[in-house]
Amino acid sequence: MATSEFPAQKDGSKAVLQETTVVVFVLGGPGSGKGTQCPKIVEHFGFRHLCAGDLLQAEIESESENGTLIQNFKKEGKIVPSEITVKLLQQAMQQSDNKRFIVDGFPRNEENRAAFENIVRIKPEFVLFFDCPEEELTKRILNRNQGRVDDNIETIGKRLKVYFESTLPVINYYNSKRKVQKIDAQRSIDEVFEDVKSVFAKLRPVARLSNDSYSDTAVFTISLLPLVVVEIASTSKWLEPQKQGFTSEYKRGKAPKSKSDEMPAKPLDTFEGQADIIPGSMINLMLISVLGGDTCTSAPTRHIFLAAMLLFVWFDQFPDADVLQELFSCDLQALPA
Ligand SMILES: Nc1ncnc2c1ncn2[C@@H]1O[C@H](COP(=O)(O)OP(=O)(O)OP(=O)(O)O)[C@@H](O)[C@H]1O
Ligand SMILES: O=c1ccn([C@@H]2O[C@H](COP(=O)(O)O)[C@@H](O)[C@H]2O)c(=O)[nH]1
Repeated sequence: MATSEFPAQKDGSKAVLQETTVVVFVLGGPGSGKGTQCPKIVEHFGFRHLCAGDLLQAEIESESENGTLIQNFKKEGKIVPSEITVKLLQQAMQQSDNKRFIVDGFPRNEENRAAFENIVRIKPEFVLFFDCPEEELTKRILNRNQGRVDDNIETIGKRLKVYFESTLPVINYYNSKRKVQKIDAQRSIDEVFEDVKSVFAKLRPVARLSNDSYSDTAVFTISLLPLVVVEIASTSKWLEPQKQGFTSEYKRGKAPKSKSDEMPAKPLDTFEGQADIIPGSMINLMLISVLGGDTCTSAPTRHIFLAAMLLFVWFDQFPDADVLQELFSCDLQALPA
């Protein structure tokens, strides 16, 4: 999940990129395997792949106003001015339904990094770093054979220089923030992907699974609502029969002999809906417990969740499992009118 605020735009309109947008930067030298591994990440983890180099190449091919400038930077292995690249990335993110992105080959330098954080206002979840020795990079690029204007020995030298002088400091910056996941990229494609998989498998559940735009607080609150409903219902007269007929008897160690013996005289329609509400809330309680990590990803939400759970335990509002079983298996038709 994005770790920065999402202020309104200058024109007062709502920021398009949501708080739940997840960004992973994929970095490594030219030829380290970023473009090879990213489609696999998309396939396994459902991220949207944004390749900065491809977005720039599309600008060249569409003969946009920046096309020639970008082409010249690319031929020289130089880094295109940040506003151009960041704008392309931002547009692609805003146009995507998917809100989880792997951004491949960006940020290339400090200026790129600062521009992205200032304009898009998202900090990366982490940086996936493909670490590969220079000789292997050169060998791979020379064998790539995809007709790229920059895959020649002269430009490779320039790109590697730019990588070591400008991109490595960005990786080091994120490393100082403990955000770098380093992968040994010198091994086979499959071996590398095994490591990539274990990195993504460790992602916080919301970042791994969520594609929606709810904040975790909203998700948490919504999932808690049925609990609140049953809480109110259980303290109202409406559920009194159950409490007297089952819970209180069980808690005193006196299980009712039979349902019909113990159930107080109430018209059948009084009980309508109970069997829906209680199991619903219990399932919800279980879901919240199991998926707590998914919904409560930020520290405050997790604390509220734990506090709520403690309160429920403290007040012992929920009947025991065997009481519930008894309750739900009761034959409503058999109840006295
Ligand atoms: N683990 C690997 N072992 C051997 N060859 C690989 C491996 N990963 C990728 N390659 C090959 O190396 C070449 C470069 O890989 P790729 O295009 O994925 O690198 P990249 O990091 O995206 O490069 P660039 O930054 O220049 O776009 C490709 O021909 C690819 O098939
Ligand atoms: O963020 C970026 C990404 C790329 N460039 C330019 O494009 C070429 C090729 O990039 P690849 O990622 O290797 O496909 C790169 O050498 C730069 O000239 C860029 O400026 N900024």
